[in-house]
Amino acid sequence: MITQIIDSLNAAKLDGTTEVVVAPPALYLLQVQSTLTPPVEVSAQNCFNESSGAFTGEISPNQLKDANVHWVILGHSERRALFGEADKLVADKVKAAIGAGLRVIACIGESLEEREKGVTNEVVERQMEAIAQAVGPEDWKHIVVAYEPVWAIGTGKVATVQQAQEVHADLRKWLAKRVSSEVAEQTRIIYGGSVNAKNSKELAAAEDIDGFLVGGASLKPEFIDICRVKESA
Ligand SMILES: O=C(CO)COP(=O)(O)O
Repeated sequence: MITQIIDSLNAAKLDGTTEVVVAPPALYLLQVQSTLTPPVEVSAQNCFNESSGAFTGEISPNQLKDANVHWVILGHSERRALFGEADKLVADKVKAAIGAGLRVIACIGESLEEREKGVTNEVVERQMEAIAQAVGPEDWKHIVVAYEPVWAIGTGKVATVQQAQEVHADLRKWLAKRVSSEVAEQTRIIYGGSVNAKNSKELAAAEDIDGFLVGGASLKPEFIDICRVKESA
């Protein structure tokens, strides 16, 4: 499976400006990443918030860096819901990862219950505020924000373009007010949750959607179309 993905990424001849971050199901990708053109950057799906110490079983951001991993996904809803990661812990992890020289995909998003209660913006702003308290304004250049409504992850139920664009626009406004207009303009805000080749075309056309965090569809040939969608948007 991984070999097929790598072959299709190579066959697609993505140009050097197209960034593809792959969260590997196996460390195998680490061994082959240098053979890809352009090189694919590998991302871990979690790390710890301390760089050293007795924390048996945890992976420090420095260990990821040593293993030639470039990115780390933090605050994924499964980490928050199943492993009890609170906003503060996620924010501390973001800080530690950046300190180790990693770039971070920071996930935020509301549950179905929260959306139905009409508190979506409140929830994502609270999650962002924790990160803003942990990092300095200059750190945001190492952060990509991934808006992932929990109800859309792996469910086949994608947010409408309007629902996603509304939250992305709110996040950009929030960044302008809380951090700076420069950070608001430069921070990439990507969408995740049941993205596929078809819906990615519509979502990519929205002003504030800068890319995607892809789960299920990244294991299918259509992943290449999603990688290229911004080129034609
Ligand atoms: O966040 C995601 C994977 O962890 C998104 O997954 P899906 O694209 O399968 O919904």
